[in-house]
Amino acid sequence: MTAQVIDGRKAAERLSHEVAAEAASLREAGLHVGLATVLVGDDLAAGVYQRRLGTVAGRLGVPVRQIKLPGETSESALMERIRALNEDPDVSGILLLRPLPARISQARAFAGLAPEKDIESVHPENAGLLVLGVPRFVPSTAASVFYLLDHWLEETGVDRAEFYRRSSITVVGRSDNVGRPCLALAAHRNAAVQSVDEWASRAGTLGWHTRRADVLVVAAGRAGLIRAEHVNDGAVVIDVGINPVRDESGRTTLVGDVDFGSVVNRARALTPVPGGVGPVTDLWLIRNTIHAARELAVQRREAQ
Ligand SMILES: NC(=O)C1=CN([C@@H]2O[C@H](COP(=O)(O)OP(=O)(O)OC[C@H]3O[C@@H](n4cnc5c(N)ncnc54)[C@H](OP(=O)(O)O)[C@@H]3O)[C@@H](O)[C@H]2O)C=CC1
Ligand SMILES: Nc1nc(=O)c2c([nH]1)NC[C@@H]1CN(c3ccc(C(=O)N[C@@H](CCC(=O)O)C(=O)O)cc3)C=[N+]21
Repeated sequence: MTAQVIDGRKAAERLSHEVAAEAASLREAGLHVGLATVLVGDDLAAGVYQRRLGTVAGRLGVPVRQIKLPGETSESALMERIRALNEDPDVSGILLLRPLPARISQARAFAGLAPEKDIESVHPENAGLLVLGVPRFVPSTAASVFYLLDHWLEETGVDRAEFYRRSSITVVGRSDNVGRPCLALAAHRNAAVQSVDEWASRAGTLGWHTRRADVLVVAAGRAGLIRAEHVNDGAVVIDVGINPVRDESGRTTLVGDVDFGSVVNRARALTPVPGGVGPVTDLWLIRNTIHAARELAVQRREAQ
């Protein structure tokens, strides 16, 4: 079997028309929409994402503030910046890029975000709402994974609700902003959900788990982790990983967590990197920023 390649750029193009229209209607209504991205240190993948968001937001006419703090920034200095953004009326969405330096508590930093501006739903209140099935914001990466899956099912003519109900979905990786939200969304679709982390790899049981999946979502941040031997015949494989690697000429390129060349001969459908989950993630984050602006305006009106 040669897998169908799920085209994230095409999906992003479709979504961008919707998001651009929403952004325009907000501007006409005179509402403040603005994105602030905060990067602490110099992680390569996070830097790529911060730059991309700048470009995508610019194209959609959404003002963006790209804040770069040195790796040695203290937790209290970061919290001070977050507080200022929480209060800034020109900022409707705040994205705190991961990874944060080990010295800084991610949990405390997330809890310091104003829930109304926490467009990735990492604040405990929003993370709780997500698990309960009533998200304030659907986190952009998980939203992108299921947007691509839902559309692929629709195009293929498969009944979505029934497909999910009888599917086993395995998510490799369970970080707060990627793996865990994917598990929550999979559970909302009534799938049988499995979560795998690095311990499974160490225990040698990774393949045992992943081969049971009808849908395999991979978000580990390990280039080439998943090969054909890890994949069930006819599974749908969604590759979230973004791994900068140097090629022979010394140039940095991005590869996923899935060994595309071997898995393409085993899966039924597969997302590439680049051009899969990434482009949709960008747009979804901007969309959440727009929705936040609308909600903030309602709150301001009610407070008057
Ligand atoms: N395409 C997109 O739109 C996006 C891509 N990304 C990319 O997705 C990847 C994951 O990001 P993120 O969740 O933030 O990363 P984290 O490093 O925060 O989490 C990685 C997770 O994967 C698990 N893991 C690591 N190695 C293995 C292994 N060998 N076998 C099984 N599980 C493993 C870890 O397990 P444990 O818990 O045991 O440590 C952890 O749960 C990165 O490459 C990132 O750049 C992120 C966001 C958006
Ligand atoms: N709080 C937080 N949320 C994140 O979502 C987050 C993060 N921190 N830290 C870093 C990682 C990495 N990440 C990327 C997402 C999309 C592309 C992307 O769009 N890539 C293009 C390729 C770009 C190119 O080729 O230049 C694609 O997949 O097609 C890249 C990187 C989000 N991350």
